[in-house]
Amino acid sequence: MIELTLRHAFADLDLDLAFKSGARTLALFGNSGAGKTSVLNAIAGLLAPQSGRVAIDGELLLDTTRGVCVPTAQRRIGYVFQDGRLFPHLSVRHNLLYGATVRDAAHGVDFATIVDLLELGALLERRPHTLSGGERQRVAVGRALLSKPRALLLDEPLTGLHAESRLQVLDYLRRLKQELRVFTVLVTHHADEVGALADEVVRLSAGRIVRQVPITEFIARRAAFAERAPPVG
Ligand SMILES: Nc1ncnc2c1ncn2[C@@H]1O[C@H](COP(=O)(O)OP(=O)(O)OP(=O)(O)O)[C@@H](O)[C@H]1O
Repeated sequence: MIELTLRHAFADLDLDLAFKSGARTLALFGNSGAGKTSVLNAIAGLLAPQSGRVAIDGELLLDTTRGVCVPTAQRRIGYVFQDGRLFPHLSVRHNLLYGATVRDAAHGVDFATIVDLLELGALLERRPHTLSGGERQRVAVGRALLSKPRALLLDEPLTGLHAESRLQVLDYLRRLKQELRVFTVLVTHHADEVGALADEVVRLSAGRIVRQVPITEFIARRAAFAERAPPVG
């Protein structure tokens, strides 16, 4: 369960939103500039909002009214960026182990499981620059999961991949969702990714929430939801 309230005025955008969700995979969906990445950043502790509250499974990560702001490194958040951001000087194995060594191994998945689920075995000794975009994203997802995160944040994880890799990585993400049950927030502006992965959808527009619906409603009314959702209120 995530509970999030966020107010922050950027020069060009006022973020003002609140949602609660018990979904296992929650999609933040909306046009460019809607504020999706800023929400992820607030969850991860990379944005210190002017006011806000973030709690995941009852654990308070941020509460500006009570002066609570858990440091990023202690939030147990796995963040996968659009461009992967692997360590270029480390092999795939050591990129993955970097995630694993940050946390103890008392809970969550182990190295072998992740290598197996993401089919990384043949890539372990390679350096990131020798991998395809899709392979790099698989490693980035694996590294994030090995940090035993309380939440996995995926920011446009498939953008920039060519069509075939995109479908392949989408399949891996689907498999991980079934096997690992990690709470995930997916940011995308692609409705097909939402349909394939999410259980619930929050649609953002210009820093506000315009809809929050279960995935069944999103799929049934996808065109209207995506293109003509009027602002609430
Ligand atoms: N660090 C920042 N400094 C100033 N303004 C910012 C900053 N981060 C975000 N913004 C403002 O917030 C807006 C939304 O940014 P954000 O990255 O959250 O949107 P997004 O929905 O993820 O967009 P995209 O899909 O293009 O990644 C930006 O267009 C900008 O106006």
